[in-house]
Amino acid sequence: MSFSACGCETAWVAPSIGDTCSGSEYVVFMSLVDFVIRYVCHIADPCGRVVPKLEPDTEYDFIVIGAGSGGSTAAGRLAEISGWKTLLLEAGIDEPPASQIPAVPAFYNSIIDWNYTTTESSACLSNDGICTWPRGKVLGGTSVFNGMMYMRGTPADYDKWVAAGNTEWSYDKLLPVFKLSENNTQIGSLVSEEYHSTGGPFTIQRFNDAPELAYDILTAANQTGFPVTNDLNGQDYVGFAIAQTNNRNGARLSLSKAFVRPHKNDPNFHVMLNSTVTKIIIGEVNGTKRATAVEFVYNNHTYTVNVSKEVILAAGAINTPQILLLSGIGDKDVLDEVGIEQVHNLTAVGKGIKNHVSFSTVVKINPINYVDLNIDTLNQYLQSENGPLSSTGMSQLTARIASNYTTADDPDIQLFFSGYDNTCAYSGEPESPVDPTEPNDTRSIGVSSVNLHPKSSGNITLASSNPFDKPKIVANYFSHPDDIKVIISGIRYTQQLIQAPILIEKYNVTFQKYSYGDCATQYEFDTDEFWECAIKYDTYPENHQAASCKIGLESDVNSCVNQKLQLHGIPNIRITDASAIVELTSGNIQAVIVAIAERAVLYIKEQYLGEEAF
Ligand SMILES: Cc1cc2nc3c(=O)[nH]c(=O)nc-3n(C[C@H](O)[C@H](O)[C@H](O)COP(=O)(O)OP(=O)(O)OC[C@H]3O[C@@H](n4cnc5c(N)ncnc54)[C@H](O)[C@@H]3O)c2cc1C
Repeated sequence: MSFSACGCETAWVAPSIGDTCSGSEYVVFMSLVDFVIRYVCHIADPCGRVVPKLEPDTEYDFIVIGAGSGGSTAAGRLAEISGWKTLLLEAGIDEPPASQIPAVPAFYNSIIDWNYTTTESSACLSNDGICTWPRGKVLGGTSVFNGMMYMRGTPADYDKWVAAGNTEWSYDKLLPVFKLSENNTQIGSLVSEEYHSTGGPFTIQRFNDAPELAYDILTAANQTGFPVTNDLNGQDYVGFAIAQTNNRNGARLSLSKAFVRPHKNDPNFHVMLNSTVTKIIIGEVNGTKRATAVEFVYNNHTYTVNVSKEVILAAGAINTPQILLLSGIGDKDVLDEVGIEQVHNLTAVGKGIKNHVSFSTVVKINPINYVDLNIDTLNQYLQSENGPLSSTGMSQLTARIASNYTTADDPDIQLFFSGYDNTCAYSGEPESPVDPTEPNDTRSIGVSSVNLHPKSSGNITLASSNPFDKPKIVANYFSHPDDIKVIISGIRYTQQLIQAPILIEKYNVTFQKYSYGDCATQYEFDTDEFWECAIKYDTYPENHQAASCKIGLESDVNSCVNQKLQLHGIPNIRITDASAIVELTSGNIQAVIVAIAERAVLYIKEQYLGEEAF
């Protein structure tokens, strides 16, 4: 079969869903899903994809390291200036076609995941203290398998950034930057133009489908005294909501699809895949340190490519500090431990990394637990971009609320829901139970309580000087005692929510009791002590790792980059990923990363073209 119906003849190399659904499940039905979706032009987009270069040129104006959420955004914006020659380097391969279907099981633990884990800790005890941190190793980065929820944070979040000295990063100054990327299709119906805009590359809207239960939980929230809102990024940013997400034509809209693919034919924009950056080379020009070249490995060959203007470092909150340390930029003690000579002293590199952490309680509801991915829903999706495959099920529902430990305008809890999301289907038959050995099992819905403002922080260092060794990740979860209290408040809110008449009468909802290792033998069920034990046992790290090389004043030893995102002391390296986040915002963070990358390129245009950055 060729792709001529889509307007091109060439296919591309991208992993199949066999990398995530293994064994008999893949062979029987999921292979059909994977095969079919490869030839659906507007979903798999075979002809719109970039054709990677196989050999770099000797010099570029800009080299962007990492094609994830932040890197793709920055690279796409730089490519808009046709006089600039830009190289985008990505360690992974192209996006799998099947990951375009919002409901398809994520590609964690596959060849497009860096598969990071933390060092042993006093959290994640059900897994011997080791927490799992999935990170995308693919064109599009983590945006290729994330939940797509579009959340910007609250004004109070950015007040904290300003309080740390970053006066350019107030909510008011960021709002136009958020709007710059956006193409919101629901202005006037669900959201207002005061907060949203059209015309940007990043399509934001609700999914085409949501389970009835999601709407019933909004009613339940109302019945139990919680606010409900249409727009968590608008005036009423506290409450329960069906979130807007980055999706287009019923398919995932990764950041590479949004920002990089439109430039696939630009002669001055080069993309190289399977290209792992090992080092940034630093020189000195007129007494100022400068990045002069980038070293990377492609196809077992080491390339050193010169850069005349800037290196944009966007390898994510873990790999960005890793690359800086490999380049000799960091704390001398940290570098000495692995025998790397210090080139530039910047003690904050890798220090202070934060992540949202949650704990999931489970409720049972009465409908049977069928696999939603089947031949009927596949047909529905292919014909109308609708139905259960066009969304993430209950995961598109969320709540942002305040515990008693904060003020009403600075909410510190997010609730996430799971259920009606898809597992790998073993047969494709409609009404196949998820577990064939338990055909009458009913549905479980997870409700995760997230502490949005963790006080604990960890660090990233090197395990060795070998760039292909995984960095050492210390998460330090719950090292501050306040962090668990907020999660327990979220559990109490969940218990309040499920008292709603609609959930009892329509779904016969019941709260599930588990023992969580030996917590049930040590503590009385449902006491705060019990939950503290359970949270440490079944810790769920969210995937919002950030602040490992953050924005701050040059005088702030805990910061790496200035307000224009330039590395302290080496201004032609800018960071445009989650590392630069000053303090975790209240919600998922991808929208914030996109705004950081947009902002970096505005500053670049200001510096080199004299355009005013707003
Ligand atoms: C399961 C999951 C669900 C999530 N859900 C949501 C959600 O619903 N909403 C939301 O807002 N956020 C969500 N997130 C978080 C969000 O996806 C991430 O915060 C965001 O994508 C990180 O962007 P980044 O640019 O910092 O890094 P990444 O997107 O991870 O990009 C880094 C890129 O750099 C590349 N790279 C790394 N090292 C090198 C090297 N040495 N050489 C070359 N390339 C390299 C990587 O391969 C990767 O492509 C989720 C994350 C996960 C894992």
